[in-house]
Amino acid sequence: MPKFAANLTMMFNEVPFLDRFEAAAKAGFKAVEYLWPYDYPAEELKAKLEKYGLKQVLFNTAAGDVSNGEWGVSAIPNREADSHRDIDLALEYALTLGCENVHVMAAVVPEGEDREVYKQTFIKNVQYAADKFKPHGIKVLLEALSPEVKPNYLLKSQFDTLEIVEAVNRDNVFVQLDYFHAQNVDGNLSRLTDKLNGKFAYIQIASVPDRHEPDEGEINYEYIFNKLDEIGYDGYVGCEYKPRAETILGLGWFEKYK
Ligand SMILES: O=C(O)[C@@H](O)C(=O)CO
Ligand SMILES: [Mg+2]
Repeated sequence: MPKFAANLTMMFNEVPFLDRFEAAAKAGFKAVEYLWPYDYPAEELKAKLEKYGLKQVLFNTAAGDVSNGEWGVSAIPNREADSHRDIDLALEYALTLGCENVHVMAAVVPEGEDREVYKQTFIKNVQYAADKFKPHGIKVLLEALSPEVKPNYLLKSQFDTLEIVEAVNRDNVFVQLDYFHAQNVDGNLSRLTDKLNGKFAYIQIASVPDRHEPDEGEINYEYIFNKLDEIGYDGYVGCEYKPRAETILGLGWFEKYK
């Protein structure tokens, strides 16, 4: 049976961020993920995890200057110092929070820029992250984002991500397989799961097309969860979806997995 993590960036938005830990635990979750921890001292977040018996299983490196179109800086040429600073800060948080997975964000590639230069920059910065995280048993995750959500992001298809994972050539770097983006771009999810088996170490879910609870839309998640059991996937499944209404009202699908 998959191990689920509540995504506290998208779920339980009825309450302020710091109250979402309690809400997730009360709803039956044992693990949480969210995009970024950096607005809060790591110790404060750790106290929340401990108080509610939760495990932190994923967060991202910083997004950069979002108001100016950035979405990660680790693939931007000549921004290595910023990338390394973000990776070092992520490591500090991961160690305090006991988090074994960090998503190193790539970057948006502005129109007219050379994607190949971005790719090579990203490979080097991911190697830096992998080597820093390795002694602590922390994995680096790389995620493809569909153009509907993040136009011109460096990684679009799951195979773009796989290409970088292989080029980086470190044993603690994996694909973060978000089935919402994968269905939008690659489709054929069963075969995709087989092809990527062993290369992904984290999964995220949401319905397609509306990114809601995994009980509607064009993906049959019950089938996918069985498939993940069949192939022996033992990582986490992050519930990165926008609830249709109040979060708790949409958790019927989760009852049998608690
Ligand atoms: O799917 C997503 O959007 C996220 O998992 C993320 O990390 C940043 O875009
Ligand atoms: Mg995702």
